[in-house]
Amino acid sequence: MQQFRESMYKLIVETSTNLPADVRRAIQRAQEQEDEGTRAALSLSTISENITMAECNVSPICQDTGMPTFIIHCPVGANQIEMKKHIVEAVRQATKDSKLRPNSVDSLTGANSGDNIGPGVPVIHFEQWEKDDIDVRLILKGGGCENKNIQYSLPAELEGVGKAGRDLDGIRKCIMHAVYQAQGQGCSAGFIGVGIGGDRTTGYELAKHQLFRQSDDVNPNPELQKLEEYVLANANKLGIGTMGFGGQVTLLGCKVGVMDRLPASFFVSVAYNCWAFRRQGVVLDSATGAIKDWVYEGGSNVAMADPAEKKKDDSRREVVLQAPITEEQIRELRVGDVVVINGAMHTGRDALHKYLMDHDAPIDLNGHVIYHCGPVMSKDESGEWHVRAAGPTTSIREEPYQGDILKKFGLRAVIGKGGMGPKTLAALKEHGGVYLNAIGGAAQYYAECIKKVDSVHFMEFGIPEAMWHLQVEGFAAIVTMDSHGNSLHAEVDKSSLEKLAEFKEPVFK
Ligand SMILES: O=C(O)C[C@H](O)C(=O)O
Ligand code: SF4
Repeated sequence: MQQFRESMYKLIVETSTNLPADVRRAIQRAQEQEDEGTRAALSLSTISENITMAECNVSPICQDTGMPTFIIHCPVGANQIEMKKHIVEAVRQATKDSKLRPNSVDSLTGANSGDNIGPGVPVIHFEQWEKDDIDVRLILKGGGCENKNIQYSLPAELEGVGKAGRDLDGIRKCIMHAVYQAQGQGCSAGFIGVGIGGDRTTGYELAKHQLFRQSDDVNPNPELQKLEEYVLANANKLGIGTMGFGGQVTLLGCKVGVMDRLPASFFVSVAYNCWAFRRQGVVLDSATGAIKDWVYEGGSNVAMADPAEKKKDDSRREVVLQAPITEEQIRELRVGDVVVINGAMHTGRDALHKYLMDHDAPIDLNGHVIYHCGPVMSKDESGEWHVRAAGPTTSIREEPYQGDILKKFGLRAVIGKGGMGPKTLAALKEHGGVYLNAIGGAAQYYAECIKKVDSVHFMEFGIPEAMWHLQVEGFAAIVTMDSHGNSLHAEVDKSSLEKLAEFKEPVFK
């Protein structure tokens, strides 16, 4: 088993940096379906470009490299204690090499362990089987889409679709609702795994296991096969689209599994995975630990579209802004405009927003831009920091703080993804601010716009939560909430709820 650790390292790097062929094909199909020049089509082009960049740079596709989850099948006699040790070391090394972001955070103190190792992290499941080889699957599922997982207990009354009973049609309603409630916050277009039955724990486990299925497999249960096809075809009619910008494609895949339940319980568990659907697997020789084969077709076989072919919509206004920005400049912006930022930008997410509520900022933020982002960083020998991956994080978590912070420090622009709520919208209007939606998961694309790391504050919050002071060039994002009370997110939410209600009538009787 001398090669086992190295094989695990290769598996981690491949999973984090090279999106597999089936996921790439699903994204390409979505590109074909979207109308040229729309926000959704532009976002998909950026996503495609990002996929290629990650592969070329051998760097994380998305900065949130998720909760490393290993599922291992091994023959009787394989040493699980040894394997576990090697996996831990491989995770540690991959984190050191910036292939994984340090993502393991003490839930009570907030301290980041710095190496992705901690109680319960990484997740490793073993199962014995009759075969001679070892099969190791890895999924790197990020926190934003994990937050959009949802579990239903039937019977239930669901927004939009109404009563959901303990039958196939009730299950159908749950899944349609699950796609609706995710909106763009889990970086749609997404993939869903559904677990019917089990208890609260095994139901979710079953749902996650569905994400490991081959994307073109056919469900052996004909009823579930029909359900999968139905959901895939109809969820796209909700019009949520890529990043919740509206569009033809909201869902890229749907896999449903079933297990028994208790008479009193009926759970439908939905695991939502973003477009950055990072899962791979290897088949290993159980004597040496060497890789014999990869489980999913590698991404390098499917080239994504050349970004030079990116179609531009001439009706879309593009505004270049140099930070710091004035109120007048902000008041001119409207939902739909593309803003290109040059100059200073500061990252800040959960820990910083909480802190700034009752403390001063370490620098003058007047007229500045805050970026909801937890980057992957590395330090070179001379002590200089470099950004390895830096896409946006889900902004809605900062909803309780953002409006107050905007006014308190005179910020003019907030960049994130998935949009924010009414409190922030009101503050943008009152104070003269704008919310810019960056493309979630496009971590390589944005890292390239960051030309320099000026300095950092609050390293005690850990790398993702620290406040990084950056210099950017050509950082493009779309205005989705302006200073005149308009919110694209509120509009898409409203129209998709109306569309969801069209799926109220029974389909599976
Ligand atoms: O933690 C992050 O960087 C992003 C997160 O996965 C999110 O989608 O909000
Ligand atoms: S930022 Fe988006 S693409 Fe990245 S892990 Fe979170 S949900 Fe997925």
